[in-house]
Amino acid sequence: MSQKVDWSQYVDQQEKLVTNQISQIQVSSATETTEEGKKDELSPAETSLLQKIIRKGLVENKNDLEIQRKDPTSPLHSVKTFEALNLRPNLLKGVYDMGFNAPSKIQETALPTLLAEPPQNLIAQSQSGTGKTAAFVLAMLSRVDASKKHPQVLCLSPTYELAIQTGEVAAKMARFCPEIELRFAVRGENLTEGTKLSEHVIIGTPGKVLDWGIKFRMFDLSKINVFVLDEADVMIDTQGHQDQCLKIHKSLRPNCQMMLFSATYEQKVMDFAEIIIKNPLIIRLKREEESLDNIKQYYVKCSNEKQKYNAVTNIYGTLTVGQAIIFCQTRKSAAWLAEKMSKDGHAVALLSGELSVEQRIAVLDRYRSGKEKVLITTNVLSRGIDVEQVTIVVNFDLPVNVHGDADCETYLHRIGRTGRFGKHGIAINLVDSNQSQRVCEDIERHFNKKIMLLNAEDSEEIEKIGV
Ligand SMILES: Nc1ncnc2c1ncn2[C@@H]1O[C@H](COP(=O)(O)OP(=O)(O)OP(=O)(O)O)[C@@H](O)[C@H]1O
Repeated sequence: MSQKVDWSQYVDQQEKLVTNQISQIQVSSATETTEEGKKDELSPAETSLLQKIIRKGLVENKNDLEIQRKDPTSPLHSVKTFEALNLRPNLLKGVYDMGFNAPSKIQETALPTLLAEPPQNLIAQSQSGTGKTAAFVLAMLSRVDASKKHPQVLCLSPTYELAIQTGEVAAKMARFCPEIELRFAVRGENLTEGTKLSEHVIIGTPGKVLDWGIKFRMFDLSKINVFVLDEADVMIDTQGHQDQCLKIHKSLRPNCQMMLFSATYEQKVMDFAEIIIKNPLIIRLKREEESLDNIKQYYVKCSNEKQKYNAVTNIYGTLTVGQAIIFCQTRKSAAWLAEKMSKDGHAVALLSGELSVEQRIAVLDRYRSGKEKVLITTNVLSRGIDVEQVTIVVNFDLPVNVHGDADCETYLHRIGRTGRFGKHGIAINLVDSNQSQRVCEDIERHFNKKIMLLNAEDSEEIEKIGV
């Protein structure tokens, strides 16, 4: 019996339902399969209703992802399948188990090179949230020889949170490969002197890896076959990280495979990377490709701190969909904002470098699980952190370097906390002085992407930009 779906009723019902129930609806072909297997075409009115649901973001928009995959200019574009990448069957199973159906552009481009024999070095750039972590984690796991009980793969991340997140991705992907063992080398992981590590994969921050690898000789850096630098530009360009990474790099054997990944590379960093990495294959983006079209960028004009605060609370009150991250330039300003918002009855979380590592992970876990909708933080979380539901990033303070000039790289990483893997996102910049106005204009010019004016006192206007 063919039964047509009443989409108008359906829309009303669905608006009341939770998103995950709705995501089960097949919208990709705008048709509904009947019991006889025939397809019932939807009328134009029904299709438009469906589109309304899609626009409202009530349905997880599979169709949108598929459209992006077919667009050769999209970073999610892919022509290959994961099968075509010749992964180990149990790794492939892990990839599918994570819900990944097809590789993104960076995955399909980088993986054949990373898995080829002889191993090839790679310096890769791809936009935020386009699957770089998954790409290098897959390559890392593929290279493990589990019969050898010593560290063979080393991955360095700039922060504790990022190292933990990468380790979690690796653990998920290796779910069906119990023979592969992982070890975190981060603050708080303490080993007694004389310990010899037997795990195959080490994921950590440079300081701890240096201690374990060089100071205490808990593993042999010359036996590492694969060395990954995540957020490579910051690892190379930041004084403390650079010294540590270079010391580790010097202890690796000459034919160790090197992989560098980031969403941004300043030219001077790229030049330096090319000196330390032998014959790398380089995947680079053009400047205009660096910022993503699925993240709409706005600025709000404010005349002082108080107006900035009002703008945040107006935006927060109006746009309740998803979650938000608010970036401040200093720990002090983050703490001030968090306290003020909490006092005014908003449920916000604060994460800055002064918290202990346990506190930082606890805050992030609570935020990930949706206990708080708003996270106030500093640049410590600007890179790599992957929380799918983040729909808005607010720059309470625009990112600037020590000279007070626009820090375009940090800006791109910050706004990349939203719009993960093709989702829609909004970035809102609060501008409260001539200097911050100039910074905002410099960022706009740098990426050649419009940052539109938004009136934060007009709730209708705010609602209109909603994702
Ligand atoms: N092939 C895929 N199919 C579907 N989802 C994917 C795929 N690859 C990665 N993802 C998901 O996309 C999101 C972003 O991926 P990932 O964190 O690897 O991006 P990234 O490029 O490393 O981002 P950043 O520049 O912020 O570090 C993650 O939630 C990840 O699980």
